[in-house]
Amino acid sequence: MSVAVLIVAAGKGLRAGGELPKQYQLLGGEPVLRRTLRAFEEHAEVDRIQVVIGEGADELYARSATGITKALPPVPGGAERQVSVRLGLQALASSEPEIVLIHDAARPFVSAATISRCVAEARKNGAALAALPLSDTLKREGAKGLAEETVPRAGLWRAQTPQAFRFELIRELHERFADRDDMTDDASLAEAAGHGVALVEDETTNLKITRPEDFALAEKLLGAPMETRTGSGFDVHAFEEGDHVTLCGVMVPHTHKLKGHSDADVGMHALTDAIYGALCEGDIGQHFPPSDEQWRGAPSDVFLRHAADLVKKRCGRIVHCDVTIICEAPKVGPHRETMRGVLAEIMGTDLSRVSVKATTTEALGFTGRREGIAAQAIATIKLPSHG
Ligand SMILES: Nc1ccn([C@@H]2O[C@H](COP(=O)(O)OP(=O)(O)OP(=O)(O)O)[C@@H](O)[C@H]2O)c(=O)n1
Ligand SMILES: C[C@](O)(CO)[C@H](O)COP(=O)(O)O
Repeated sequence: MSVAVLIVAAGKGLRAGGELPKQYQLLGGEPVLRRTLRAFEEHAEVDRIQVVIGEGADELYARSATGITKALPPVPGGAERQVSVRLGLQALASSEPEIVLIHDAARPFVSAATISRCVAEARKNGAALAALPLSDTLKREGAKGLAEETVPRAGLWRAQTPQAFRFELIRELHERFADRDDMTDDASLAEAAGHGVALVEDETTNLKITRPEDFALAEKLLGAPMETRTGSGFDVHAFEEGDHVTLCGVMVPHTHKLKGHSDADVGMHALTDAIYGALCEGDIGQHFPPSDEQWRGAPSDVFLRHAADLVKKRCGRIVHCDVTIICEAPKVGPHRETMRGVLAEIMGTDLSRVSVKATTTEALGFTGRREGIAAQAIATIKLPSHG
């Protein structure tokens, strides 16, 4: 299930000014492109990176790509972004990736969470884009440069990158629409072909360096102090008659099921509460009251996704989490890796940051008497520090 990244870096960066195209200018002492490349180099799901570069930029590129092991030899781009994307896709075609993420070199702050969520949505839906819902009131400029109309903003999003697609889909679309010059992003091609594109809510920090002032903003973001927060969660559910339990999103056959208002996924509940704890945002019961009928039998990924989204909305990230499931049976070991994968996907976090463990209580206490299952979790997050 290979995932390739196509980074378009063949623009001239005219609006940004400077002696070099913006992707080669320094940001925090490093070329912008190097930071962008590193975001994908460090992402476990990405296995190769194709960069499209401008004429005469080989040396600048080589300096930016030193030590980037996933990078394929760069290929030349075209006069428009769309042409550069098409040429990059042609270069990737022989290696037949399943999914391709198309990303602007000028967006160095793309997060691992956004990358993971775009890949997951593209696998499900064929096409996905990182985007932000509008938060400002929109005005249409009329004659004499005066605001003349307020445009309703409901349902409007700002498109960002990465934009992720099943490779064959986007490759065919870029060939089909090669003579169109009105497409400013790749999702537009899918839309024009009648293929809906999943919206993946992105972070405001994933800005595109476009104008000179964006460099100052980007430098500020780099210097923004982050603080580390830790939260803990604990949950217990009793057994009742049944034939399976749901633990960390995985259905595990068992002699009983767990009793609860939702699907009683004790591991996922503990983890959700750990994240709420790190955010000082209460607990599951506060966000999803058991008295509310709409959560009866609800799959617990709804809760975990909500907690992870709160981290993202505050421009934070989940650094690490560790869930311990406490029971005599069923055995967790055979399902541990699947559980890690499920949790990582829901949180939009790299697999290497998610741990699931299990223990017994040596036949002591209520778990020892096989009356139910307990789980505890710790989550560590980074949040921008507001002093
Ligand atoms: N012919 C082009 C034009 C753009 N891009 C890339 O597309 C991304 C988004 O484009 P934009 O921000 O508009 O970059 P530039 O075209 O370089 O900027 P400008 O329009 O100010 O010259 C950038 O990473 C840019 O390098 C590209 O690969 N090929
Ligand atoms: C692809 C893009 O970054 C999505 O916002 C954007 O459309 C690029 O636009 P530009 O005109 O090439 O800056």
